[in-house]
This record gives sequence, structure tokens and C-alpha cells, in this order.
Amino acid sequence: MAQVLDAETLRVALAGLQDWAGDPTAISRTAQLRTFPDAIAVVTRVAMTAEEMDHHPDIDIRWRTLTFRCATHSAGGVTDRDIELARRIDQIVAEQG
Ligand SMILES: C[C@H](O)[C@H](O)[C@H]1CNC2=NC(N)=NC(=O)C2=N1
Repeated sequence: MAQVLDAETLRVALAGLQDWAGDPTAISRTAQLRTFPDAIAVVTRVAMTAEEMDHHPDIDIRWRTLTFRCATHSAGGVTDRDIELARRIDQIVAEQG
């Protein structure tokens, strides 16, 4: 099973991502898109990626502002799977933004 990252490993991983913050329990990032449809397009793409990975973020939608939160429930915290999901979310946001 995936292991929860220790604080130092997490710090290094967060430095390689775009706007993510958090602690070993969960990481999150907010992204503001140009329009509501742009935001929903990002949500749809993230949903497809999450299904492929069988790893799903919590997503909060407020007009054109999205907040993503990633943790591995079965492990009780942030694992490599969350870092990979965050990286893919960054890529999708960058492509849509
Ligand atoms: C059976 C299936 O693999 C699990 O329920 C998956 C689904 N998606 C998940 N997503 C997240 N973020 N954490 C999990 O522990 C998790 N578990």
C-alpha cells in the first residue's frame, strides 16, 4: 500500500508543483479560470484523469474558482499518488488557462 510522505519529502514534492500547499494529511490548490465553462472543462478533464488513476480529488466549485484537495484515504494522508494527481491537475489547469 502507498505510504504517507514524511514532512521533508512532502516539502520537496510541493516545491515541484504549481501553487500547492498542505501537510502530510492533505494537499490543496486553488485555480481561477477565465470563465465558468473553462472551470467546468477543467473539472471534466480532472474527473477523467482521476478515473484512469483510480484516485480522486475533492473538488470545490465556486463560479470560476476551483479548489482541489488530494489525500489517500486508505493510507490516511498524502502519498506519491496524490503528488502524481496534483501534477496532472497542474497540467490540465495550465492547458485550459
Ligand atoms: C477501490 C478504490 O481503489 C479506492 O476506493 C480508491 C478510489 N479513489 C481514491 N481516491 C483517493 N483520493 N483516495 C483513496 O484512498 C481512494 N481510493
